[in-house]
Amino acid sequence: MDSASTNPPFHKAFKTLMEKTQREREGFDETELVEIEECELPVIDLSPLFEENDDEVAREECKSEIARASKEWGFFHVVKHGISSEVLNGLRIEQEKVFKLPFDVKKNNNDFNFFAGSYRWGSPTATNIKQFSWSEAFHIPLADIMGSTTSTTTGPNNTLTYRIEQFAWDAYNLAQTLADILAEKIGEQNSKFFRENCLPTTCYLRMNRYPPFPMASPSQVHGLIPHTDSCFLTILLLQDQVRGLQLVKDGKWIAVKPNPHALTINIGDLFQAWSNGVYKSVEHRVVTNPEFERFSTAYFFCPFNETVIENCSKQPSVYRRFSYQEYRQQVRDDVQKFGTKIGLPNFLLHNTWCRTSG
Ligand SMILES: C=C1C[C@]23C[C@@]1(O)CC[C@H]2[C@@]12CC[C@H](O)[C@@](C)(C(=O)O1)[C@H]2[C@@H]3C(=O)O
Ligand SMILES: O=C(O)CCC(=O)C(=O)O
Ligand SMILES: [Fe+2]
Repeated sequence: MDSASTNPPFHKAFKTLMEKTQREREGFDETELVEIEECELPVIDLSPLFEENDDEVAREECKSEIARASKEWGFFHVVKHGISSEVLNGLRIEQEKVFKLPFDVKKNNNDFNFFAGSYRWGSPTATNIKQFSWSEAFHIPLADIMGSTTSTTTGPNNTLTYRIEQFAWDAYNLAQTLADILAEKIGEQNSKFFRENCLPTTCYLRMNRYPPFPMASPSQVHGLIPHTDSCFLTILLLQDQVRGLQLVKDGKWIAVKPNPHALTINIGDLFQAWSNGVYKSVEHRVVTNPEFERFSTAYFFCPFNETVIENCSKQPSVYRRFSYQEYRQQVRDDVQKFGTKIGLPNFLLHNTWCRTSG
């Protein structure tokens, strides 16, 4: 049984979907039982970017490593990234506290006005077990909180809003730095695109909690179903060492080895489109753990809804131009219709992609 107060009614939803899945003979795919290899992501030390010295060689090497990892992996770890452990731990503590609130409070969230409508759990649109996520999340538009707490000297600094805002300023600066480097490395020198289109208020923060999955075959049940992120890039904060994140590399799922000193960076759909496919928005997922609860925080670096995303290179375009608003609407429509996101393949100019699963 779910502990009535905190956990959403996962078991009930899971049982209903399992029954439906079995009826439709779309159950677990036996081929998914293969052992998944664990790998270390490329680790990039960002200190040359922030140090006030003339080591131009180290700075250029660091920038090249960022671009290389974004092309070859779409994912990498960064260390010496400039975000203090006080900021990271402060957020973690407050995040845990809010997830411990009773389910009804989280669901109705009348107590926190910036939370209104941001709470999700499971997958309301799932039609089979493969589309079900054994997790809960707050998906928060930062427009609702940036400037609301840290700019005032009054009020306690141990609130979740304060901690989110503090982290979000630092994450924003890091994301801008990385985006400018990635732009420069594909020939967009001194591009103002990201400064003009992505503001601290256009970004989103998602706090995830994955309760243990206390049944057989946890690896076949997703904590978060396979997806790519609908943003330019994501900064992932994985503070506990509970494994679970997996990504596709060279056509195979691999498990990411946790790195306690690192932030995880991944390229999102918008960067893949803007770079005309040079930087890779890679499919990733979270698998459940039978014993341990897991938390993560994702900072999504996003533009205005009106921002138009188009190929910045001189090469023939792979995707048609689209506004961010249009992209988000398409994701919402697809989730509604198919129970899962399709994403960039919908925007291919020469549509050779076809739906094989769902
Ligand atoms: C059911 C879903 C919601 C989601 C798209 C998905 O098919 C699977 C993952 C979800 C996710 C996670 C990252 C981002 O928060 C998000 C916007 C995305 O692109 O994939 C969300 C989607 C969502 O909440 O609409
Ligand atoms: O929890 C994780 O490791 C990944 C979370 C994630 O992919 C997301 O929130 O988009
Ligand atoms: Fe993600």
